[in-house]
Amino acid sequence: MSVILVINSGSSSLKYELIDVDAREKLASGLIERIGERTGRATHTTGLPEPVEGNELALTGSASSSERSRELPVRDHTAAFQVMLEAFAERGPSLEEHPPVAIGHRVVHGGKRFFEPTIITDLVKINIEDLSELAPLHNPANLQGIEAAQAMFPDVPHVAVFDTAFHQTLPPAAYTYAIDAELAEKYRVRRYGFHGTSHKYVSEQAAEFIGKPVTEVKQLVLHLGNGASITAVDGGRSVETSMGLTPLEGLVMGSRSGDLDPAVLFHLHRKAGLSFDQLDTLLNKHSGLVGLSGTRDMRDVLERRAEGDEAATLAFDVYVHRLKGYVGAYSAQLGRLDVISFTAGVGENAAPVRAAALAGLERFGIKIDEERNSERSDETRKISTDASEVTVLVVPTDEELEIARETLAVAAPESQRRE
Ligand SMILES: Nc1ncnc2c1ncn2[C@@H]1O[C@H](COP(=O)(O)OP(=O)(O)O)[C@@H](O)[C@H]1O
Ligand SMILES: CC(=O)OP(=O)(O)O
Ligand SMILES: [Mg+2]
Repeated sequence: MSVILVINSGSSSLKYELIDVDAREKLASGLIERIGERTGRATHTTGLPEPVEGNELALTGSASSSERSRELPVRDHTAAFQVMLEAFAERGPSLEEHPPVAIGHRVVHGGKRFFEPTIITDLVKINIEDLSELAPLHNPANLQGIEAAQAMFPDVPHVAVFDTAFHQTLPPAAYTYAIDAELAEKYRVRRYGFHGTSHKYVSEQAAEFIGKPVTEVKQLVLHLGNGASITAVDGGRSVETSMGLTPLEGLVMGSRSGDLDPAVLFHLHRKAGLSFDQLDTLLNKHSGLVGLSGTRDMRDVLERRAEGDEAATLAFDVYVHRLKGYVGAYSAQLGRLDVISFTAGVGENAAPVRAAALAGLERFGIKIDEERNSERSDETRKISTDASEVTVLVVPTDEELEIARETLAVAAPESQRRE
């Protein structure tokens, strides 16, 4: 038996999947989104597709799959966990009939302490909580998910899979901030990087798609969700990434500012009288797309931009301008570039963002095919022209599958799963 329940508590959502890793079957998946907003939405999908030999797991498109969505307010991640359990009870599959052998939890910040999947003990929880100050939107949500899941499933191992783990290979020149070295050491101030599970998974999928071993590929992964980050992956190792000490640095995000001159903070503190807690909230929750346009959802930004809305147009322009700058900078770091992959909510769905971020880069060997870019699909696909030196892909990320595999490997190693 190798059924794993994966809990991915994002900043504004809870995603879950029940996966039979050995049988390569996804038994159910769900998304509870807009947590904390006036109306949230819960979607639960079930399906028992036939496993396909040598193929990746597929949930959608199965004749026997069914999906149900409902609108309801969801206060926080504890409430979201209850909504998930109700969905399993009402729509199946029964958790009694498919009992998970372990629960895999996405945990965003693992600091320097956690660099591999880890069985969750009380001490591990204390450490995750300690790291909350470095990931205030995420670690508290992750912990709520862990607590709720442990109460529900007290007898199985719970495993934490950290967003930061994949970035342990960053070289010192990439992870060191140019500040007082002693202070930085004492307070563990350095770049950690996030979305590692996704960057790892997508970079491996991309290499497979172009038919090369990942060890031979130089690539960029653009993970554009609510949080957004870009990673340069050289031979399967993360060598540069845009998020830093916390998931605030780098790209423009749904509600986070990404990069700015640190002096903006001193200025707003001194002149506008904002406290550091207020500044923290400002940059994490009221900036990015929502700060510029009033909505943090790229779907709304695109719609309003199409209607000529000025604020939405500027928000879009700032978003892609930053992205393009990073593509250029990281290409220079890699020296040669084979593949660029777009992934996560915005990366997989927002064709105008992809087109604008890579527009005008023909002289750098990057050329998007407009028609390919505007097609929709749930599969990995190429969106560059055949003449483009750099292959540009859309790769659906699957953090849950990656977490399930890593969880099973730690909680129930293959040697113990013979009968
Ligand atoms: N069809 C779409 N077009 C444009 N943007 C989309 C679309 N679907 C989802 N998104 C964007 O993706 C974001 C969520 O991305 P996701 O990767 O699910 O986020 P999270 O960081 O919560 O895991 C939404 O806020 C929205 O901006
Ligand atoms: C680390 C991070 O930003 O995660 P998310 O995209 O889920 O908000
Ligand atoms: Mg995400």
